Amino acid sequence: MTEAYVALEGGHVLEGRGRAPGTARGEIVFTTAYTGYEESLTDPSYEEQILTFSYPLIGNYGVREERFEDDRVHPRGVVAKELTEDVVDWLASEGVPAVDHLDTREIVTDIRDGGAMKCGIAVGEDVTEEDALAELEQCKAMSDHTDIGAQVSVDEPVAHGADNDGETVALIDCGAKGSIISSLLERDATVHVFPYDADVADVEAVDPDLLFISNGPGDPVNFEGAITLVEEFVEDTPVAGICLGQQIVAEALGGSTEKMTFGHRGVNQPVLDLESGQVVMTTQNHGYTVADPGEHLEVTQINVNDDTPEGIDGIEYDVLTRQYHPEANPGPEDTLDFFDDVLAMASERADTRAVPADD
Ligand SMILES: NC(=O)CC[C@H](N)C(=O)O
Repeated sequence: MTEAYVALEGGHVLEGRGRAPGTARGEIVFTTAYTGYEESLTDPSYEEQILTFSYPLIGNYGVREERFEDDRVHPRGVVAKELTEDVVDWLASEGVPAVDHLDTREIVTDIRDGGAMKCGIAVGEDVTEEDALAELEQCKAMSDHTDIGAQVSVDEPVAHGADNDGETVALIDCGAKGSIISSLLERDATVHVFPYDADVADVEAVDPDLLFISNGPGDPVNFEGAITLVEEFVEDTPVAGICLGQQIVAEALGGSTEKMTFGHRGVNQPVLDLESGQVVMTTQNHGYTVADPGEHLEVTQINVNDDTPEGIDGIEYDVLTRQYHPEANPGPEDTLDFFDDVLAMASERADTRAVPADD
């Protein structure tokens, strides 16, 4: 049998069944989602992390490319109670080590008690516990991946939906899920996707009706370019953000962010809208949160479990952001109207700008 070891920060090593070979290191996190493994495994926000599925059976409805959020698997390694052959074949073909037949309840409990932690894994015929510990030794904290945007962003600007009649969106790709782009295109927007470190002048050149900061991996403070773009555009252009995007907007406008103990990852996170009193179920994948929105932003939605900010509006600026994933994929689609709302905000501003001055 192929050997497999998972070494957790602090030196606790678990033994499992080796499924896809290789060694890897990353921050170990867990998701409680019971479906949507294809979407989660291709979500760029999992870059440099090792993903544990708390649901015990992963892969029971196969692997289909049309459900992918990006063109590759992003977690560095995968841990589950039981992985099907389909998923194992896919992970092996992508060179992503995978381990199953271990007690994922124990890992989840460790992460809940100790917080998201560094992890090393080793899978193969001759690997030993020491190989997993050697990976752990070299593992960096998420915040120390200071240029993680370069690993997940487009290298050059790409335009989608040039023939669409709707708003012009400048999407800053900090590791964008494909569903964010398609949700905008379906609503007739033209989407110019820019690298995570795009220059202000390059973005200005497309004269956007909306600056949209995407989701992405790691610590928002490491996305200085995107923070600068929000600072530069917010006076004249509406700004939207999802997940990392919400955190970047807060950092840009005088607020602050912090690392959570173990974050929110799953497809049934309850969010309360403070104005309407309505609760919606949301998809989430984040380990940082807005700690203080600052004086220009107002928290309008909170997580029912821990009161953390889930939705933010600008006070004097046209700003609308979400900490959860309104685009779903995986998870509930109850929050898709976010895209209608941000495009309506963009369209109103575009109309105002189009009106010539009276005198
Ligand atoms: N999905 C995301 O955009 C994640 C945002 C950020 N990397 C976090 O972990 O909080």
